[in-house]
Amino acid sequence: MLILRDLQALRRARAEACAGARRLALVPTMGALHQGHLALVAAARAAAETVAVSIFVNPLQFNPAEDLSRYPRDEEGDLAKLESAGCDLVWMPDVPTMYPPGSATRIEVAGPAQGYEGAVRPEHFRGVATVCTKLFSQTQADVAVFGEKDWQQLQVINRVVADLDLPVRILPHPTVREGDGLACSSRNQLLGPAERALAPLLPRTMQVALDAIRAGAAPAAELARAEARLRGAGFAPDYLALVEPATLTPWQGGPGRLLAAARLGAVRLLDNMAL
Ligand SMILES: Nc1ncnc2c1ncn2[C@@H]1O[C@H](COP(=O)(O)OP(=O)(O)OP(=O)(O)O)[C@@H](O)[C@H]1O
Ligand SMILES: CC(C)(CO)[C@@H](O)C(=O)[O-]
Ligand code: BAL
Repeated sequence: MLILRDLQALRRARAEACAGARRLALVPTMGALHQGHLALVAAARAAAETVAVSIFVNPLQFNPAEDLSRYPRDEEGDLAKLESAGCDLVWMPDVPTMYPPGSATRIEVAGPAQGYEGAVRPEHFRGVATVCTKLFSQTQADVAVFGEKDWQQLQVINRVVADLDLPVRILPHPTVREGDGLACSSRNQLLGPAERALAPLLPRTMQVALDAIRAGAAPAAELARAEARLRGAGFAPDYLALVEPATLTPWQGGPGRLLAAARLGAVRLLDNMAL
């Protein structure tokens, strides 16, 4: 497994690893890897001959007041996990390599970037879209694997790739969950024991709401009930919304996506499920 920190070395390694018609699948991450990330790596393995994983905690997608300094980091553990997962290339640029002095170009996305995470974290998707576009360009990835856990992010990336005619295929991967239903997330390790025990109430409550809506209950009333239940248990919900899966506009009937974000102590939990 090659560990690459500068762009020239990455370009050389990419050219060698992908000589002939060998394709490269990229898994973009911010590190602190867990089972969810490793499932994405396995999907990348199945999709292409060469697997690259990027680890970059992108300052551009954190707002000033956010948890950039608290973001979990575990370089040694990450590299060991990637080695056993059969990763070929690890791309780990530092901040000046990604954004050299004078860097002034940003990708601005409207449409699915508006509302929800885009409202709670202004500038977040500008940072995500900019870094992902750069990662696609740096690695010349043929395929890039993204988790459905960050549903809005996935729709934003689909939009960017379509709008900028980027030659990369986006491969979504279903959300990987702990045994008790909580979506795996790097931020889960910041939960205290009591919060960790409470956290699966979020997916359980979402499931109850979806079952009721499928059985004919009015979505607005069901979502209000779900939000009240979470609040009563100690969560501070940011939103609970039923939307069109690709555009994130209000649900019109047919396939939908239930999006949820709720704070539990100092941690924001994110989840979503298909209707
Ligand atoms: N439980 C999961 N199931 C499937 N994909 C996941 C899961 N958790 C993260 N991913 C995906 O892994 C990629 C990298 O995500 P990231 O490094 O931000 O991990 P994370 O655990 O989501 O971190 P955070 O706690 O910041 O949300 C993204 O495409 C994300 O959707
Ligand atoms: C896609 C990503 C790696 C871009 O920094 C990040 O938003 C993430 O980890 O989901
Ligand atoms: N998993 C999405 C990256 C972020 O929360 O900033």
